[in-house]
Amino acid sequence: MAASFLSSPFSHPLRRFTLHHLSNKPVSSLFLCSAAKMNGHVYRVPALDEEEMASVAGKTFERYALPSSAKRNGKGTAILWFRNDLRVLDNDALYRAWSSSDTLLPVYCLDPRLFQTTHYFAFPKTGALRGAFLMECLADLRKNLMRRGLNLLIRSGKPEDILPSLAKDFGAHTVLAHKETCSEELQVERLVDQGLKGVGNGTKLEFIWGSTMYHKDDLPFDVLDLPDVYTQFRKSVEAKCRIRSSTRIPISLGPTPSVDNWGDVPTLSQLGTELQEVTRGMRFVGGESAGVGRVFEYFWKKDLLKVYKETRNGMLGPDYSTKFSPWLAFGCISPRFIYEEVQRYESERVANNSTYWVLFELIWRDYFRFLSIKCGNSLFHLGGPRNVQGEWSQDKKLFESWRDGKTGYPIIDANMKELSTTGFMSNRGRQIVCSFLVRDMGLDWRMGAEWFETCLLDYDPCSNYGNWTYGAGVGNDPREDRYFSIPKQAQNYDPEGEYVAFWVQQLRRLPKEKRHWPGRLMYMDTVVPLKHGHGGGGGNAQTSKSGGFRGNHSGRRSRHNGP
Ligand SMILES: Cc1cc2nc3c(=O)[nH]c(=O)nc-3n(C[C@H](O)[C@H](O)[C@H](O)COP(=O)(O)OP(=O)(O)OC[C@H]3O[C@@H](n4cnc5c(N)ncnc54)[C@H](O)[C@@H]3O)c2cc1C
Ligand SMILES: Nc1ncnc2c1ncn2[C@@H]1O[C@H](COP(=O)(O)OP(=O)(O)OP(=O)(O)O)[C@@H](O)[C@H]1O
Repeated sequence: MAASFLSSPFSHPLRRFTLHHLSNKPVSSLFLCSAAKMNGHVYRVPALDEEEMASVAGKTFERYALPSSAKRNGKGTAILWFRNDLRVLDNDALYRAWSSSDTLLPVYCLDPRLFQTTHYFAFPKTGALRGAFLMECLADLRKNLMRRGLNLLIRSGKPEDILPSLAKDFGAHTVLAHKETCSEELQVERLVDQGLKGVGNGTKLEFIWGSTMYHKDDLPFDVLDLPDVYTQFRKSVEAKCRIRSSTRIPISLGPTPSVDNWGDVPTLSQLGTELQEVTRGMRFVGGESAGVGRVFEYFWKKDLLKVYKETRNGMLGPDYSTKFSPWLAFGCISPRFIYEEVQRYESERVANNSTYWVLFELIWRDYFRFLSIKCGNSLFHLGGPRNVQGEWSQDKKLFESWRDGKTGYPIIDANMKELSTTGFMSNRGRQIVCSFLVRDMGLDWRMGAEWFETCLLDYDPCSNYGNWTYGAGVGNDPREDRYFSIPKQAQNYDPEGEYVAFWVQQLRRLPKEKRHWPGRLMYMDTVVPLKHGHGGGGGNAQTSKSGGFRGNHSGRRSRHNGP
């Protein structure tokens, strides 16, 4: 690991990871979102109440259930190791574990490594909001498994310690899990394998592919020959592959072996994290029921799928885009399930460019996941998959102004405040703040990527580092090299200044045309001048001593055909 000049974590309110800040709130209290707040500035996503969410989930489970005549023909005990697949619907590992056994033990290991620090810059590996989302996912998974005659064993510790010991105690013939692709997860897979071999009772470890819309085995090329250009990949899979139907799961999955203590869903304080309440913006509800509820809400209840392509570049509020990403990242919903719901919508309501475009975006998600196999660790390295050489700054002050939303550019500051307050930022916002960090501030892109890793509810190593390497111009496709002009982006995507005024309160009293360029007296100095475009409309643009990126690429303007 590279020595980090930032070996001590930056001071920031999100870094509340000490055991003496204990909060005793039970996980159930995390589900509460008062009506008063919803009417004010917090939007629950999905906006369904608990009753409607349970009813929608129940109906969806029935729609995607295997007929009750389906029989399992396995013997003995199988262990199902849940990872980033916290769902019942369309869960191939769950189906395999059920059908290959007569007793099934579902397990989740709360790996302490998830709550340590990021690789280079020692930020919290999992921020408080994502930690809370995960706990909600576990509570909901347990509930949904119990409805089917199972339960979820929750243990704190490393999978390589927990799983071999369970395999021994329960005499399991197989441990089944979904396959991951990045080196941290692959290392855990290797350790679990070694641990199981060490036990010596012949327990097999079986991995199943299940995170993408197109199955890895159905690709028309070896994954190591993945095209470097997204469009080639998309055209090739669209022409030559079929998306498999989602796997139907029986209504009853029991029995489980008898277990003395199934373990509680931990409180955040037990994870060494303090509860962070969402005080503004979107408050996402974790779990499969909420994920299925959001699909129902966005497609069927609000009928928004048919306008997705026109609205998807928005930044304010829950409905300009699907907001499926947090549930996809934890595997609470599968892309194949979304695909089937799109098809159903197209046959029952309307098929148009918008209904297709959600699939187009999900193909980007697939692409980055397959790319992580092809690129390996180069995805995380400074030079990226193309090993681009360049000089980058790691100026701490500049970085902190970006992180804390104090750059003097309202559109950057608003997006960064949204990220730390809610754990979410729009795709448009992510592209703008990424370009600003890399091109205008000249900072090492990994600082931004690791801060996203801390904060994002939908953090996924493949999509996060894949998009950052593209944004930094070090991705595998040399043509993806973009500069986002701040004035243009502000004008095109927030023309009335509503978004910036929502997140930067003092801008609210300014006339709309001034909100993006308030100047130092009404707002603050800008921390760096812009490389292209005007540098602050009255603000005092200072020159950064840390310098910009001086790599061997051109910094061309965005071509807007990327993700
Ligand atoms: C710098 C940067 C970092 C990002 N980090 C992540 C990340 O860690 N996790 C993550 O899920 N997405 C990441 N994205 C991609 C994208 O911004 C989010 O997926 C999207 O904003 C989520 O909102 P949504 O579900 O409403 O998206 P929608 O616009 O409704 O799209 C539907 C789905 O398509 C997929 N998708 C859309 N755009 C992309 C994309 N560019 N790359 C991969 N998948 C995409 C997502 O699964 C998304 O849920 C990142 C983008 C950038 C520019
Ligand atoms: N799931 C993941 N999330 C975040 N980062 C990941 C994940 N999986 C792998 N990585 C990153 O992959 C990289 C591992 O690469 P590598 O083994 O080359 O590291 P290293 O040799 O320690 O790197 P360097 O020599 O640059 O310090 C690390 O940056 C690690 O954090």
